[in-house]
Amino acid sequence: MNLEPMQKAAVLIEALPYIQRFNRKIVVVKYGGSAMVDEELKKKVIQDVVLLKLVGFKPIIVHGGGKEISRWVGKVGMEAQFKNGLRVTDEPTMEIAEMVLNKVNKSLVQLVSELGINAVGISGKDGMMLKCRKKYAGGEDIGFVGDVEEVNPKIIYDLLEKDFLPIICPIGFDEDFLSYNINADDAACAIATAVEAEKLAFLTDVEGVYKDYEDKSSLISEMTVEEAQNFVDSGMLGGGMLPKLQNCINAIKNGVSRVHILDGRIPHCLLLEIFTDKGIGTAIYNSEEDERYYHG
Ligand SMILES: NC(=[NH2+])NCCC[C@H](N)C(=O)O
Repeated sequence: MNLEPMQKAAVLIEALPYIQRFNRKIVVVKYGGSAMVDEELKKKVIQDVVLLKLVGFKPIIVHGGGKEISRWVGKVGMEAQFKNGLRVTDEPTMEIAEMVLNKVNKSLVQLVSELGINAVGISGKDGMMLKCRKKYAGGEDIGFVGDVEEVNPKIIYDLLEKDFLPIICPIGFDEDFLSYNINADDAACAIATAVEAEKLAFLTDVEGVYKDYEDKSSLISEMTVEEAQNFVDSGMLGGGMLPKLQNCINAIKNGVSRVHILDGRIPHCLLLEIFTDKGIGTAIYNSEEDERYYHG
């Protein structure tokens, strides 16, 4: 870093109000995409989360593992199948998904532990956290894919209270205690809502939300939840962003103060978003809450 000493001090001072404001607050980080595949990026994400913890936030990681699941499905000679963008999860696929997600989960626990922080890796079956019901894709049965029906946040609160960093993989259970694979974005939103998180940050493979999907210079830095809803309703939003943005809106309507859509391919995107005034991705916020927090 070729900064002058005063510039280095300025960077830290810019972070000060955020460190103050988010002290003891819960920040849910949805970790997925490229940032999970690239080992260097992975280390940086973990460093960021550990830093958040050490300055007094209460971070929670919710992670996916779609690419790893597909890889292992291939390894055992099965073929990954998708319907309407959702993985068809028959019994053997679910068995692999559960093994792989738990493996990914423990590898993240290890990385956090290596930085001296006590992490505990759990799935939504632990502490009966994520109760779900079967999801149908356009009326079609796609197997053991679930929608979150209810979150029991007790185990998360217990871990946070004992100063552990919870790392959660999105597997839930139904009324017969069968395992279900849950979309990690959905799980992160449901969890953030249940624990009344201050922030929910999504690490994605795009810079954020673009005004014009085709124009990469039209990144929207900030928008209110009302603006975001209008944007969704306008039908102008490009492909994969639609469910994500709707998820963000729901999280805010249900009490999360700010949701951040970040480019996980940018090293240290979490720090750059949370500890600077301008951030680097798209921040969506509840205007009333923001008045109180940021300008109050
Ligand atoms: N994309 C943006 N405009 N981000 C602004 C971030 C502001 C502040 N650091 C926060 O975490 O809330």
